[in-house]
Amino acid sequence: MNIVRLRGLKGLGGLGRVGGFRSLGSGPSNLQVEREKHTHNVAIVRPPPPNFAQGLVTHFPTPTGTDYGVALEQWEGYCKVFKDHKGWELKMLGEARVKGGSGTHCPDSVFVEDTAVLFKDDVVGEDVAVICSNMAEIRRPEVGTMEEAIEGTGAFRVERIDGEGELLDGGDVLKVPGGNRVYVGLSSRSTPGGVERLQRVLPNHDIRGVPTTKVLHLKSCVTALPDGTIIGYDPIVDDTGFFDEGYLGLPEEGGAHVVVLDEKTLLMAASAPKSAEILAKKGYNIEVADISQFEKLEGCVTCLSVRWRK
Ligand SMILES: NC(=O)NCCC[C@H](N)C(=O)O
Repeated sequence: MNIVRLRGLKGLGGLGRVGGFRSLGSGPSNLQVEREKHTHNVAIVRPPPPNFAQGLVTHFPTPTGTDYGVALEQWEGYCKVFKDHKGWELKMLGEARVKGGSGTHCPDSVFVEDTAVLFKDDVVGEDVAVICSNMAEIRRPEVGTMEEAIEGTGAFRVERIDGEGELLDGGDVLKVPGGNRVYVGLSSRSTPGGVERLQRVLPNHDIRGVPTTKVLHLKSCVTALPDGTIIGYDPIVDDTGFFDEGYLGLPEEGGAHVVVLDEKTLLMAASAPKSAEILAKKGYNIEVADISQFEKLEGCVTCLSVRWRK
């Protein structure tokens, strides 16, 4: 599996060990190559910036002891899970800076999930990229590099959530595997207007707003298994009875978060060993990444990548 560098990446800093980067051009022939190359699942990532420790916190206490060196190592470990898993390819975004590229780094820019959500519209056979509009102003410049990378593939119909009162963070968008149901957290970052716009741009999906008041994003408290079962950590879920697919409570907050690597394999955080054991007993292979530095800033395994499934 390759790690492919997307346009706009300025420097790799100490990240050489991730290795194998390749830059993509932007001409029409490259777009065509990208379309044809989509034979793998793609995880789009971005390394944590040097001022990562200044990331936002909303529901957690202000973190102390965030270590940038450890964060970089953990991010590399997270990337390695995709790198080593058959069928996945990594693409890395360029850095995001406030004030249109001339200011300081956007401290939360490693949490790429919040900038865009990729859908498949099976009814019309189309890949659709929804570019998000972050409620947190300091995070808004992060969107540009993601949008550019997505447009550069030439593979998506690109939609933007950009109207008055329309706010949506990718971390609030839970696509249920195996169907067209999408749950969207009505959190401090995503508004009913954002949910309504999402339904308008995805008429063949069933989009449902979910009250989300106890955590940052919907996917901070629930995600979905490959069979569609919603999993969560009860103390932080507003209404565990909300989900038609069925709900399974797990014993740790980090246990509420899975990235589906394939039908049988889940990526989970090292902070949730009991939950991992429960899911392993259900027959899943569990890949573990230690993301403790990101968890201090209200991040989880889903938020460190945007997944484009083939
Ligand atoms: N999708 C996610 O769960 N994103 C986590 C974002 C954490 C970041 N510190 C923020 O507050 O925006």
